[in-house]
Amino acid sequence: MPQPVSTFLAALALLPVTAIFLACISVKLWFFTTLLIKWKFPLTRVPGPTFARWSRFWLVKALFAGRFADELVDLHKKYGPIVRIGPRHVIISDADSIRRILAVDSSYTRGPWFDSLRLHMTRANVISERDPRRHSHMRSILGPGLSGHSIFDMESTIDEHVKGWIAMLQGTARSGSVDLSTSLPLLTVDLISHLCLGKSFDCSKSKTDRYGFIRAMRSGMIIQQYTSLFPELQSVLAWLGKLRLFRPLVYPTHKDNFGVGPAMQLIHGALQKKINASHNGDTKADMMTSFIARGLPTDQVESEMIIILAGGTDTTSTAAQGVIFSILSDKTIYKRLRAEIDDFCYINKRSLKYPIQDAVARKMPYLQACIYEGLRRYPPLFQLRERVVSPMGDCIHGYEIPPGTFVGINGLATQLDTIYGHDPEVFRPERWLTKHTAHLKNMHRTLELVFGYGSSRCLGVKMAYTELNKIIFELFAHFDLSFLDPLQPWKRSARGIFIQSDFKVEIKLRCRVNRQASR
Ligand code: HEM
Repeated sequence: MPQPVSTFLAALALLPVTAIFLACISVKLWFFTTLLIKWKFPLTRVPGPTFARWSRFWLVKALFAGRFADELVDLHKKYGPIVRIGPRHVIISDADSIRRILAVDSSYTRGPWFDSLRLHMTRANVISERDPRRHSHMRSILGPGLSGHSIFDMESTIDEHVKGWIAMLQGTARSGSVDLSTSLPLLTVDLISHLCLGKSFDCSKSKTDRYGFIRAMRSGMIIQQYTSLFPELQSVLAWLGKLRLFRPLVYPTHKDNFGVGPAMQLIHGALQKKINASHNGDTKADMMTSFIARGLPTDQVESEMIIILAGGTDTTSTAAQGVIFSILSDKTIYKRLRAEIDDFCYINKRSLKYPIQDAVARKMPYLQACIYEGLRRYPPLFQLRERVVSPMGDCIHGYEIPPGTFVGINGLATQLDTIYGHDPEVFRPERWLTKHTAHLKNMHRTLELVFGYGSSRCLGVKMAYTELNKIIFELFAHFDLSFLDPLQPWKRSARGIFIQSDFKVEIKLRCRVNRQASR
């Protein structure tokens, strides 16, 4: 049987040739398919975790573990300034691209991410409005009130509450310690409610979250984090909201006795009074009055007020805690700030008002440096705030970004950029004392992104800085402070906004500088 043997041997000889032939075909196929995919789906070129090409579910794990913010920062360390985080989603961290995307004349618009901040079935509020024209109109209604231009003296209202807070701490100082993670949010909610409604929630006096507002907002933020990632969930919620049974859970109203309902009842009551008072010619201008006078429909007042109360409470108290925590962590910084405050009090003892005035505090270089650095190291917000690429498409860092892509903003990673120097992870207020004007300007331009930019820049920036100046100055002028537990000074959880807990400090009244004597 010589024939089959020779055929077998011939086939054997051909095997390597066939293998080489098949390998060449596979390589070509792979090459052209990859090219085709990259041409047809340009986002595949953007670096990022493999799972991100197919779904965003991999992010749920990080959300669940409370590691979402850290995960986003790590992604940029690993992949660079632009990272693919979902089938149609990228995230960016560099200041120039963020400014371009958020600019007033940008072609980008707000994406479905913002629907997760809706509080009403049919109407959006200033933070959730996606239509650029309507959003800009809302800003023109709210802006003058929030910046303090069209209301009664914003600063004296803030003063009243800071004084009350310091007096409360003076009482506490005798017993030795205070939990700033509970005391500061009560101060900021009192303050913002007073400015909004003309009457404070008075939580500081009772030392409790009287209307459950802070608790309700924080629980809401947990849900909002998930719904913002998955617009499909928002559609389910919107559908549930149409059913009578579930409506109160999805879209709160003043008729509810849970969640933000009790706070909405106060707002509703204040609104009714305002409507009657305006008939009587009483035009005392708190924010609500200012908004109504500028054309805010009365049926929209409640949800707008809740958004502003939420926007002005945990953001500022978290920022203040970040600054205080950082100062207490470094004895040299603590002493330097204290020395500046003491010298300032001594030199200006005749003219200094109590509490310190915002414009005066802004003249203290080291105090300002500590506040800037605290905001930079601990930006309160880390939400994605995704914008949508216009039908023209875009190019970011050399990558083609097709129309309809969702571009998220990584505000945390931006503040860890090396434009701040070789040590961006370190809290070092001295970096803000540089004489290098161009460098300083660049740092300030990057820091301001903590408050957003352009068409949606935070409307409460002035208020936030005024509060921070007074809180930090007066706290360190009045008291000696140290961590109660230096091994675990605080706990932080990430819920869209960072929330601290168990931030207990030892507090002692100072005898050398008596601030109230210099009133
Ligand atoms: C340190 C404190 C604060 C920080 C870090 C902060 C941060 C931000 C950021 C990043 C945005 C932009 C959101 C976006 O991209 O769409 C924003 C918007 C806003 N903030 Fe603040 N905020 C602070 C304090 C306040 C305060 C005290 C108020 C008012 C009481 C306030 C009211 C608002 C409002 C109304 C908007 C919406 C602006 C718009 O959509 O056009 N914020 N804030």
